Amino acid sequence: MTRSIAEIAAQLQGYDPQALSADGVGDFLSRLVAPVSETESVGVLDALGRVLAKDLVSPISVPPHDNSAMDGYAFDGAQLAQGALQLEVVGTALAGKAWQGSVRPGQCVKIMTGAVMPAGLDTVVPQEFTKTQADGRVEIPAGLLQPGDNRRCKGEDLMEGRPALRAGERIGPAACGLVASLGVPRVDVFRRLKVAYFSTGDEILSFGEPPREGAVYDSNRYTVHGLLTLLGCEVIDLGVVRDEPALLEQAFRDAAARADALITSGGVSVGEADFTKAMMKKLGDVAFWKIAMRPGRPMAVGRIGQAALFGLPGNPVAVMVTFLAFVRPALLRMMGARVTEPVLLKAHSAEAMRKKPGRTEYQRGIVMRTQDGRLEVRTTGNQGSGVLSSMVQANGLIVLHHAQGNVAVGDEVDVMMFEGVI
Ligand SMILES: Nc1nc2c(c(=O)[nH]1)N[C@H]1C(S)=C(S)[C@@H](COP(=O)(O)OP(=O)(O)OC[C@H]3O[C@@H](n4cnc5c(N)ncnc54)[C@H](O)[C@@H]3O)O[C@H]1N2
Ligand code: MOO
Repeated sequence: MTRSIAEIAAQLQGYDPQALSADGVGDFLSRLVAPVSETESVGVLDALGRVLAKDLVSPISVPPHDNSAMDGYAFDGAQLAQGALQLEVVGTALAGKAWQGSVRPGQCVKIMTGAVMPAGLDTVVPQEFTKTQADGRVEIPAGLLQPGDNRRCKGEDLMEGRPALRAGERIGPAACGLVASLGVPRVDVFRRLKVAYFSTGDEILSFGEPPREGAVYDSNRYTVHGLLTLLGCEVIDLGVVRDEPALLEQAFRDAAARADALITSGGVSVGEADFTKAMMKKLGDVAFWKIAMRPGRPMAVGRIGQAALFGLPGNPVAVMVTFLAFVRPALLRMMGARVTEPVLLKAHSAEAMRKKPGRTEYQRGIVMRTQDGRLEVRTTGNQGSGVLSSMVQANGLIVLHHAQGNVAVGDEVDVMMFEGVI
């Protein structure tokens, strides 16, 4: 179900597009966008980075039998109450070749890691804990083991008939292995999200155009392309669109027809020679926000046709920050993912930071471990919202929350690490 901007605004308490808190943006966007419904079946190798569309119910138990975790001797652990044991070896159990005979008290079976536990035996003594006597019997010292030690139980990883993975799981390498461990070659995932992007502005140069006064080369197209690619989206790259109504209209219509979401950069502030906002208003249902945050104050959000629209501010760092703070969680929701918010890490600030309560600030930071083992974060130079070099030096964004005030040296601050989100 799609809701209009007005309907969503009516659901939110204290919604003010001219002074929206960063938290309010998340609430708004979670109502604006919904998961795609179409799914497809893919092989396990192609499932990496995709989002599982249905619970995956385990067709088997893993491991399928009780088995040994060590190379050693399997025996009935009830005998440990007697103290040290001397056991006769009556056979060998190999991984893939079980021991079928019966074992009486006073006896044991030589067993290899992964071999099925012989019937009635529940404990394994690792080989290096034992001594072999002249008559071939194995001596197990007292006090080393508890009954059940070194046995892996049937189904301790996955139990037949239970969900092994839940719908909404973003499939990582461990989940790929887990699916394969069930003998399942294919899984149902949500289809890939199609996201269109274009840069706006007459001062934006593309490769091959000579530098000219007042003009800059397009960097946003490349940062957004990278962010979308790592998120697993299909990117529809519409390049740079000149600030002319006919060209903008064509680009917006083209993107809305082909994509689930459209991201633009530039033209959302109060600048004069700007048709971008006017075209968004004409073609879509769009809100223009001033967010209480830095960087990334102006932003346009809504829908053009069926496509979600994220009109990001033009400044290169503002683009990345608004993408990570708002667009990424919204796209993950559209992709069907259950977890959409990044985990924040706590680190001690190596420097004092001035911060006014009443807005959220994102500072580019580098987290390092000090010699005494603490995590420490310091800012990476010029924090201007057009300065990408300090973004490159950073390994995360320090998040100074809405209500937070000044930070003193040594205070703990939240950091959104790039590893895992970028
Ligand atoms: N009077 C006000 N002026 C501004 C406000 C405001 O609230 N009142 N907000 C400021 C903030 S914050 C930002 S951010 C910018 C956003 O403005 P726009 O979204 O309209 O962006 P532009 O003016 O088109 O560009 C801003 C800046 O970024 C450069 N840029 C744009 N696109 C690219 C690109 N693809 N690659 C590299 N660099 C790009 C552009 O050249 C400008 O320097 O408005 C402030 N002003
Ligand atoms: O969104 Mo702007 O980049 O904060 O300066």
